[in-house]
Amino acid sequence: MMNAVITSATINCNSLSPSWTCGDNSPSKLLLGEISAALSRRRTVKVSCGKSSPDDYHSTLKSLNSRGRFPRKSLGQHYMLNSDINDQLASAADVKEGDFVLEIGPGTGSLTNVLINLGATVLAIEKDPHMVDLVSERFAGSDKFKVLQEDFVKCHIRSHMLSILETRRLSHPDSALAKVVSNLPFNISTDVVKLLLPMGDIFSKVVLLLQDEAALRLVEPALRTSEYRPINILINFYSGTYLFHY
Ligand SMILES: C[S@@+](CC[C@H](N)C(=O)[O-])C[C@H]1O[C@@H](n2cnc3c(N)ncnc32)[C@H](O)[C@@H]1O
Repeated sequence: MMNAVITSATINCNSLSPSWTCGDNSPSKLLLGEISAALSRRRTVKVSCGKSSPDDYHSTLKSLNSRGRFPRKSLGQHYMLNSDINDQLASAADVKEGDFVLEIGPGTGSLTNVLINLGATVLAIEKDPHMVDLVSERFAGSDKFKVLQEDFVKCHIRSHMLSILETRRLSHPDSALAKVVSNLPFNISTDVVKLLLPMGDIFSKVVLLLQDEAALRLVEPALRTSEYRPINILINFYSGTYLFHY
């Protein structure tokens, strides 16, 4: 069974433009609710969530401003400026040295940076060619990073991943399955979840940051209520799902 972690964010932002997601005003607590596959029992744990790291905040702003780039709503470009949240996403996926991680929508690479620093090799899929250039430059010196300019929903990720894992197995015979860690573009979040859920033969862990309402719609509805939709059946069937709510 795949281990899926769906994290949700209530965005509260003192931003440069309305479509920025930022960390400076982030809530001071992170609520973490574990929902078992059967959704039968819930455990709630509080984890403190510190202030954003100035380094990440400033490097993100600087790299975007230097190119005169403004976030595009149509591409769900809400950038994570709170590196503590990136750390929490990586930790939820237990990312460690030697892991192979797929990241959907690296943007400026703030989460990518955390993943690479933990020793993972990252394959990123980014639709916006400007962000592809930016993130390619940022990690030009790293042999642990590759970015493909593609629309994730259309890019045949199963065949990409199967050929990568096959090649990796030649050099790393004991290598485990891959993982997914992503701060998702919100407009494709349901499509991404549908695509990834049946890929338990490729991914051992999937950690996704979603909008609050989107995450709740995926994990909360009870059987035989009007909110219970086909996506909920898929989630219950395929995954042990954990909801982190902050
Ligand atoms: C929510 S932002 C996250 C950026 C970065 N990971 C972060 O945490 O700051 C989503 C990113 O996904 C990219 N994106 C949007 N639609 C996409 C798609 N269909 N396929 C791949 N990337 C996409 C956007 O250009 C943007 O860089």
